[in-house]
Amino acid sequence: KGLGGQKHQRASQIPSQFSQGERVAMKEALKGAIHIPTVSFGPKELNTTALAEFGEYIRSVFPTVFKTSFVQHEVIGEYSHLFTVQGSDPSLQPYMLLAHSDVVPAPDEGWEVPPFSGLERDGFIHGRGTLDNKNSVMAILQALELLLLRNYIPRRSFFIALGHDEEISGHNGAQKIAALLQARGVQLAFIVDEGNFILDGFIPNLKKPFAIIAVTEKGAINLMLQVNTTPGHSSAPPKETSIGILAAAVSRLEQTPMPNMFGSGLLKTTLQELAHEFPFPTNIILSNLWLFGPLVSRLIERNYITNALVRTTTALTMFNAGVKVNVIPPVAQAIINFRVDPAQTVQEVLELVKNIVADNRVQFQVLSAFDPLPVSPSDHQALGYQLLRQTIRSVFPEVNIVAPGVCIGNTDSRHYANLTTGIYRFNPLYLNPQSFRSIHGINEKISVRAYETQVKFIFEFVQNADTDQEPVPHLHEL
Ligand SMILES: CCCCCCCC/C=C\CCCCCCCC(=O)N[C@@H](CCCCN)C(=O)O
Ligand SMILES: [Zn+2]
Ligand SMILES: [Zn+2]
Repeated sequence: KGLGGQKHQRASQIPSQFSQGERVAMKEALKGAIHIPTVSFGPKELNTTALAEFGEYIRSVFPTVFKTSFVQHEVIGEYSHLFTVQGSDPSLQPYMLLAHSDVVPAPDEGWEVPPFSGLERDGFIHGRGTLDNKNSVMAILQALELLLLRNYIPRRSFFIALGHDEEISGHNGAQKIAALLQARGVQLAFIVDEGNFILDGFIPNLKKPFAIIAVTEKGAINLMLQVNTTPGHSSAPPKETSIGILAAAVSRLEQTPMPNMFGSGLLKTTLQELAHEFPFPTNIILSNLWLFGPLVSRLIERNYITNALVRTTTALTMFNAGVKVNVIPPVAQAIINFRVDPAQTVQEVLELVKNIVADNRVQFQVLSAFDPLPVSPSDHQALGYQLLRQTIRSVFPEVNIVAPGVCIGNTDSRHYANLTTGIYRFNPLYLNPQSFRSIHGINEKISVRAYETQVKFIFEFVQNADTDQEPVPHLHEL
C-alpha cells in the first residue's frame, strides 16, 4: 500500500547519519531551548522576554537556516516564525511543518529536576517542552540545518510555521500566519503538526507499539456556569446558597458522562486495523465489532485515557465563589472544559448540558467553542498520510501498524483548515501512559536517542516529500 514507484524521486537520498559532533550539538541545542521559559500563563499573559530570547536563540544555533538564500524567514505576531523554503520545482504543491515554542506553566513542585533546567540525566533531557513541543520546533530546524549543510536543495517547496501562543489558542501566532498565507493565495498539499504518537502500553494485552496519525481532532467548549443569590449574614443561611446550587449542578455533570459514541467514528477503523496484532481471543473480538462492539466500547470507557476516544469529555477545571467567611456568597462561578467527540457538535453538547443541569437558577455562558475538525483523507491517494507512513516504516521498522485516529487535544493546525484538506497530527516519538501524563504534568522528558530519531525522521521526511508522484492506488501490499 502507499506511494507509487520511486522512479520520479530524487536519484539518491542524503543518508540520515549524523557524526558524533552533530549528535552532541543537536542535544545541546534542545537543552538550551528548554532553558528558556517561554510560558503561556493565560489568555493574554505570555513571557514575552523569553519568547524574544527564543527568537535570538534559534538564530544562533541554526545559522545555516538563517543565511541560506532560498530560505526566507519572517517574524509574525511579534514572536512566531514563518520559514519559506523555496523548492526547485514550482509544479509541486508546497506543504507545511508546524510546531509551537510556548509551553504551559511548570511550578517546581513534584519535578525530579527543575522544569526549565534542560538537564540531562540517565540518557534523558528533562524539562517542560521536551515533548510538547520544543522537541518538534528544534528537530524541524535541526533537520533543515543538517540538510542544508549537506547542500540539499528541495524540489518541493515547504513552509515551517512555529507558533508562539498555541497553548492559549494561537490567535496571534498560527491564526495570523494562516491569514497571511491565505492572503498570498497559498494552498498546501498537506500539513504535519503535533498531536499523536507511536503508542506503547495504552491497550492491555497489546505488547506491540503502533503509530496513530491523527486525521481529525476533537472540538472544545469552555463553558462558564454561574449562580447568583442574595447575599446576607451567614448566621441565618438560606436553605441553598449559590455555592451549593452550583456545586450540585457541576457534580451532576461530572456524574453524567456524555454519551458513548463508539461506532460512529474512526476508532472502530483504528481497532479493526490493530485486530490481528492481538492474541486470541482479542483478535477475534476486534475483527467482529458488528457483534462485540458493545462489549469493546464498555472496556474502552473504563480507562480514563481511552475513555476520551469514545465520548465528549467533561472536565471541571475552575471554581470560584465566596467573599468572606461569614457572608452568604452572592455569586458562584465554575468553568467546564469539554472536548467534543467528532461525532457530535458544540450545539448538541450544549443541549445535553442544559438537560443534565436542569436548574434554571444556573446561567450558562460559552467563553469559547469550536466544532471537531474535518477528517483528513488517509487513503492511498493521500500524499501527506502516505509520506508519513512511508517514513515511519523506514525509521521505525519495528512498528507494523500505522492507522488513522483522533487527536484528543487541540493543535495550532486547526487554524489552517482553509489552506488544505490534509492535516496530519503526528510526532515521531514513542509515548507510553506515563509520558502521556507528563505532558502538561510533571517530569516531562525525552530520551536523547528519541530526540535524535525525531531529527532523523524529519530529515528523511523532507527528502521523501520531494517525490513528484501522486500516491497511486494499490491492490496489494508492496
Ligand atoms: C486505540 C488508541 C489508544 C489511544 C490512546 C490515546 C493516547 C493519546 C495520545 C496522545 C494525545 C496527546 C495530545 C497532545 C496534543 C496536545 C496539544 C495541546 O496541549 N493542546 C492544548 C491547546 C490549548 C488551546 C487553548 N484552548 C489543549 O488541547 O489543551
Ligand atoms: Zn502542544
Ligand atoms: Zn500543550
